[in-house]
Amino acid sequence: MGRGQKRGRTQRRHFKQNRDNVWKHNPGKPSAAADTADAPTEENVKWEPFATQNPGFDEYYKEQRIVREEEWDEFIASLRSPLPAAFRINASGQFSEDIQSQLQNEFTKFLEAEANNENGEEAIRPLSWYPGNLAWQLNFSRMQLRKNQALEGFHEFLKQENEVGNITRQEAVSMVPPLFLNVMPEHHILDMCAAPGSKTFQLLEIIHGFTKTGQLPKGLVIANDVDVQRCNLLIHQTKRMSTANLIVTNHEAQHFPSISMGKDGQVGRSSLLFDRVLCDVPCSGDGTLRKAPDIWRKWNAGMGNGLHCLQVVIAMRGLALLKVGGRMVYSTCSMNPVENEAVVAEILRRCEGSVELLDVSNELPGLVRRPGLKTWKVRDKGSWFTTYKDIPVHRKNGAIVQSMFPSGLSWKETLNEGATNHLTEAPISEESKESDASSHLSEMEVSELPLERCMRIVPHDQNSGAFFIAVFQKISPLPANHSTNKQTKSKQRDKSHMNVKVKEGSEIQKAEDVREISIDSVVTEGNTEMISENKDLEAEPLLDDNEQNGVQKSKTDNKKKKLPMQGNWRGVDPVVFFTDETIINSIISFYGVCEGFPLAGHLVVRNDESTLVKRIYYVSRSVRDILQLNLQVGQRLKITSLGLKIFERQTAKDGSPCYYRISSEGLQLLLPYLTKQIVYASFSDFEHLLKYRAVKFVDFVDSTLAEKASALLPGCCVVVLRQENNNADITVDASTIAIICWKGKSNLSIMVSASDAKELLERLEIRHGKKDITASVLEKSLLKGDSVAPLDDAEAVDGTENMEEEPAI
Ligand SMILES: C[S@@+](CC[C@H](N)C(=O)[O-])C[C@H]1O[C@@H](n2cnc3c(N)ncnc32)[C@H](O)[C@@H]1O
Repeated sequence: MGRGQKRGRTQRRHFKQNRDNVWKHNPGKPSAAADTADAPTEENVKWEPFATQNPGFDEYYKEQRIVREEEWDEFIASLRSPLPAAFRINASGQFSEDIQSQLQNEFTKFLEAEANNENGEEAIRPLSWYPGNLAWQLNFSRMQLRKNQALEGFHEFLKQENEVGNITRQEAVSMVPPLFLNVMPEHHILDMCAAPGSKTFQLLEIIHGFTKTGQLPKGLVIANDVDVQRCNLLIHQTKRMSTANLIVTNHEAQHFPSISMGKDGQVGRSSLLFDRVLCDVPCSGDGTLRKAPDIWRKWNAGMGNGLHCLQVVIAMRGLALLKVGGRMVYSTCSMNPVENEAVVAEILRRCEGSVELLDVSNELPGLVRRPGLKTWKVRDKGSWFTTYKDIPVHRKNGAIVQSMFPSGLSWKETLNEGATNHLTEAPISEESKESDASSHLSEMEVSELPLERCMRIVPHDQNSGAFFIAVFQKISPLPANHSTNKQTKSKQRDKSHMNVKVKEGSEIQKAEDVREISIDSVVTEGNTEMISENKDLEAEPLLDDNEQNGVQKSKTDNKKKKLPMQGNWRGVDPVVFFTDETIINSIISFYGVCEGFPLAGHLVVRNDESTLVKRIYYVSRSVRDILQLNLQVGQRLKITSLGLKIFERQTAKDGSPCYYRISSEGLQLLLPYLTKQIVYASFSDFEHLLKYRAVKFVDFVDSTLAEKASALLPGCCVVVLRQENNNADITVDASTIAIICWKGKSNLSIMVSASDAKELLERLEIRHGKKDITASVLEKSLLKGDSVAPLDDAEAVDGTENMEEEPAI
């Protein structure tokens, strides 16, 4: 077994693959020395950047008329240029205003000066369409940030702030889908394909953004992903948010279970439905070419075809789980109409008027987007098809399906149903007609559905990546047979209509019929076979661990490899409520937790044997209700993680009457309700604690602090920073700064990680005018470290070596 293979093997794989994004191995012409070598050596291996071109790609998108002919050069040039880096400030973070003002004032000047942009382009600017100036885009790529010495300090700043959760590094267009959900703090949100979690984090920011410290939003996010390892990545990333309102689950989204939820713990009255669903499906990912140039090499038209059916069934499941009146956003980072408009059209057909494709052209006015296409073609095995009837019989075995075409109907059905107007001449521009004189223009199908309401973001409109977004509103319950469209009826003669086989009586077909499926209809692991029966894909979809195209299955690995959840689920301890009254009461009495903060019923653990409990997690009321229900129905939800770590077992030789210390993540929530084991420090004493990590009582500048600290019970305590000129104890609010410490015999020592202490110290010094922000950035250049986990996509892997500090609950 290789070095360190046990731990973090996946993370390393992610890491490696993402480095592969930029450089490819090219053995090139072997040198004379290499001729004799058995294996490649450093000397005979050549590394060169990926070629950013692919004739198949050009042909495909020219034919699909993804942009006007005269725009093509600009479009393709933009796709070949590196993607500008972007990030978002976490509005619910304690230092969001400080960061905002630093960006607007000092950083902008610093970057302009350092970057010395000759074209007069801004070095950094807020994204005009993102509310509250929270999202920023740089005029540098991630690579430039890494390589350019002048920018190194700023890069370190970004990494550090990302690590502590003050900002999130995320591609600009990837921030768009959650915004169209119109999230409110009381919403129950399902993020169906959530890993690595950049959008989950954004959703949490939004629901927390409305609430004060010490209070929790009424809503929650359930973040689901089929891949266990990617779930772990998500858990690690969302830990930065310190939230009690998140549940991470591990299901195939298309089989996400239905469970019944009644009032007062009664099971069976109504189903667990969501106010908002984010359906950011696995896709071919060609919208991420600017940051993942290896896709140029891998791309082919079969990738989109191979994903279409999975995308449809995931989206249909999302709509089944959506409340009437609720919104669902369907999104991909692909430009391909087969993965986008064709999926949206099929959803509308199956829903038979029970969902509406919303016109959101008035929302986010600053965002440049293009209407969805009404007509497109399908490419299979090197040929173009404008209609399903032309598909060779042997390709109708599930590889190519009717719903990939604009009409969604076979030629025969179209004629039978008199829907001849689906097969009209496409109302496309004159120049397009000219350029396509040779194709089957008379047979171009044009969708009659309002697909222009979809949005396609293309790279050259606002110097971004590409994305596709469609917003649905559910108007009424889905039809009983919603998972099977008209085509399916004819599937008796054409059995392999879909590459996702839907079993008779399966949840997909009856997802909304809660009475029928309720608790008994368990999604068995055996159902996982349903994913793909695609017998003969032109090419495999990308099995890429990049954020944007986490495709789970291909025809080959479907057969050979078990799904991650199948292999790993069985050994995981269930999440259970922590009910040991002796321990709970000892915590309440040691810290003087007020009644206003209910502990009982909100504490959960992975293992209910009290003596072994190392970590205790806090869950919001909304999460508690779902957990209760899940336990009642036999744990149908496979919960990978939930809640906020609030207490950790800590024993010390000095001895403490309480075996549990408060964890840093839980402090902010608990702080307003603590009446004991809490002291207040002046800035200088607080600064000393952060700097030296342990300070003797006699060395505190403030004698009152020395006195009060020595009077604390041994063990965990909280030190709150008192504001300048305020000698009285303060009322705790959102701006309160506090740290966890340990009261020993003669000193206080901090229980804060070195990086958090450094970050906090620096923030406070800047706030108190003891440090200049530019100096701090320059200093970072000199002290360059590499410990940070950026959240988005490829970069999300950088920090994962740190992630196994502790298992997820
Ligand atoms: C485009 S990525 C999601 C990116 C994520 N929404 C974000 O913003 O960070 C697609 C994800 O879908 C997951 N996935 C693939 N097939 C799935 C399935 N059948 N059910 C649930 N998740 C799936 C992949 O593991 C991958 O993490």
